[in-house]
Order: sequence, then C-alpha cells, then structure tokens
Amino acid sequence: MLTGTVDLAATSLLNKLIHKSLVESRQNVEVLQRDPTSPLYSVKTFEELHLKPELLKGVYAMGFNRPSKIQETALPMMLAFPPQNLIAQSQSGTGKTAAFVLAMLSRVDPLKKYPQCICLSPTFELALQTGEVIEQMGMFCDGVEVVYALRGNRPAKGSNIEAQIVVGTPGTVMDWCLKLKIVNPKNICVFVLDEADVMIGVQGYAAHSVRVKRVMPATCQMLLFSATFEDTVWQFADRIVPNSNIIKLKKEEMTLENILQFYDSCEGIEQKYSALGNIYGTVTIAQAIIFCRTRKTAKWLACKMVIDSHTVELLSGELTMTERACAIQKFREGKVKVLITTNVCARGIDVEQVSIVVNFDLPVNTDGQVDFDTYLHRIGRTGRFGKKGIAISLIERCYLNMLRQIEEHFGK
Ligand SMILES: Nc1ncnc2c1ncn2[C@@H]1O[C@H](COP(=O)(O)OP(=O)(O)OP(=O)(O)O)[C@@H](O)[C@H]1O
Repeated sequence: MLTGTVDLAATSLLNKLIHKSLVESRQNVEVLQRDPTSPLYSVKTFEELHLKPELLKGVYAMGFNRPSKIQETALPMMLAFPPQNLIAQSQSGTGKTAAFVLAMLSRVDPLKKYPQCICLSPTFELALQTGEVIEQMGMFCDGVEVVYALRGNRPAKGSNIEAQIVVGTPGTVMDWCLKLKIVNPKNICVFVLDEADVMIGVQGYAAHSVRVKRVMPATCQMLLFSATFEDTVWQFADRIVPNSNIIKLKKEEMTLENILQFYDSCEGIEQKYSALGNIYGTVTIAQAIIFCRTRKTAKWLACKMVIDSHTVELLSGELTMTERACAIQKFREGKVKVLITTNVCARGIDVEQVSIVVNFDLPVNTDGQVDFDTYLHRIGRTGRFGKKGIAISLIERCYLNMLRQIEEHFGK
C-alpha cells in the first residue's frame, strides 16, 4: 500500500497511475484472458458452452469474445439436465451476472406468457442493472420479457404478468408471490440469489428470500452467486440449497491484482476533505465513486463539494426511488463523474469507466469492526473485468490498525 498525505507529489503520482491504468486497461483484459491464473481465463469458447444460437448472438453483440473462468465453469453446471443447484463464488467484476443471466435465458420458454425465473437483488439499483443485462443479452430471444418487482412499481392485485423473468428486491418479490399473488411460485424453474451472502445471511433480506424459496417447487433450480461468502454463510447456504454444486475461492484469490490499493492517513474529517479536494482533478479524469459510512456524512460531503464548485451526484437510501434511478443513470451515462454514496452502491454496480474508488470512511460492521467483505465489494466497483483500478482509503490516524487488519485478512 502507498502511504502519506496526498500532497503534490502523491497527486502527480496518482495522475500518472490513472492515465497509465486507462491506457493499459483494454490491453490488460486480453492479456488476462490468456493467463491461466487469471479469473478471466477460459479454455473454452462460448460456442463450446452450448448456448442457444440467439444467446450466442446476444453475447457477441455485447462485445464478449471469450467466457471468463466463472462463466466457463458455472454454465455447464447450470445448463445440465436434470437442472442442478449451484452456489458459486467469483471475484468482483468477473462476469457472474452474465453467467446467471445466460442460465435464466436458456431455461425460459418464450411461448409461455407467465413468470418462470426470479432473480433477487439486494438493492433497487442492482435489480435495475441486472434487468438491463437480461434485456441486452436476450435481445435476440423473441418474446422474452423482464418485469421489475421493485418498490414503486406495484401492479394491481389480479394483474396478469406476461414477462418470463422477474427481477426485484426480496420484500417486493415476496409480496408479488404471496400477498398480491400475481406471480405463481409453482411456475418458477430458476431462482437466482445475487449477492447471495447478503440474501441469506442478513436478517430482513434472509427472511424474505427464504419465504419465497419455501413456496417454490422442490424441482426449482437454485443459483446462489456472490464474490464473498463468510464461513457461516457457506454452512447456511449448504443447508437451504442442499446437494449443490459448489464453486469456491481460496482466501488469497479473493482480492484482485488489477486494483491498486492506497491509503492516506488524515487527522480528522476536515483533513480528509482537503485530501479529497487535492485529488479531485485526478479523480475526474475518468469516473469515481466515494463511499461514506453514513447517509449523514455522504450528504455533508456532497453539499460541501457542491459549495466548492465540484460537480458530484449523491446517491443514498434516503432518496426517493425516482431520485435514485435518476442519480445512477446520470452517473452511468457519464453526465457526472463523481458519485458520493453509502454501502447502498457497494455491491454489484457495474460502471466500466470507474477508475477510482475512494473510501472516505472504511466500512465497519455493527460492532465497529472492519467489514472486510464490504471493503472488497466497494473496491470491486473499479477494475471491472480485468481493467486497472485504484482504491484509496482515507483513514484517521486512530484507525490505522483497521488498515493492518485489512492487510492481514487479505494477505496483501
Ligand atoms: N466474457 C466476457 N467478456 C467481456 N466482458 C464481460 C464478460 N463477462 C462479463 N463482462 C463484463 O464485465 C463486467 C463485469 O461483469 P459482471 O457485472 O457480470 O461481474 P460480477 O462478477 O457480477 O461483479 P460483482 O461481483 O461486482 O457483482 C460487465 O461490464 C460485463 O459486461
């Protein structure tokens, strides 16, 4: 890790690194896809994975040349007959979404006009993003549609849902299945839990996910995906999805070599703010996400930056759904280059141009201990699919021990 206050020398070094990483990113993906130790490596081509012709067309239209390791390994398991359950772990940005989307699209029958697959996501933004991937990848699958089971999109009781794939957050999907009864769980043949460790390991999410699972037919294929699974969550996953195929990473494989991690030790919040000000110019060469621990800090930071004439977008859980959708869309389209957010965007969000992640605060759990998994998910918002990325954590000196714990935990 690189240390020191972000002074002029450090800023200029960062500048160089960002330019270098932007130039090297594309090349790096090609190199990694030929490196057997990389999570992007595969022996097989998409043709050899026996995808339907319309899906092959979709994959190539998205610009994918070869599958990644998780896609190569998971797809044959997911597409096998009889259908098999799968619990799969792979690093951030290595193509898990594409893998389970291909599995759902392979299984739906476009002629049947009712929901056949459900994908649960922990956040509104991630559900929207996954739905968009389904729509893009399935663009040649005539008659296949997606419906979003999200707060704010509430069809009337008795509505007839014709879309074959439902993407949504657990509470709303549960309502659609059990309360409104507009999705018949008995017709579901694939049930995906994205960010599965949260979906089954965190109270609230878990209660809803498990209730939906209970009303599915026993033959329904369960697919659990995440970049992180704590040991206790593995055990729980194994219990609720018995007889699964399992793809698991070793601890030392979890961090990505293509993301450089730095820190800057600061005296207090104001010094953190000035450190951020020093690197703002560098950060906006491409796009950046700044993570804060609380909504309050995120709001404070966004207001302060706007007052100082910086263009930033705030996205936190206190915004309305329309405001959240608008904020992520603006950032995705590159209309704003800096997104200030909380853990609501820590997982899954995929914006290719993000070359820097800043931890304005380190993520901690409810006991005030470092939340290693969230750290990994946050920094994984950069360095997508082998691109180069930079993560900078601003740390108050009294919390430097947390940094050591992160280094020890990941062996980096
Ligand atoms: N085979 C491929 N070739 C090229 N690009 C790919 C391929 N598979 C996925 N991608 C791209 O890589 C990026 C990351 O993929 P994706 O979002 O599926 O990763 P993920 O593993 O689900 O990440 P996270 O753990 O953060 O949720 C996306 O922009 C996606 O379009």
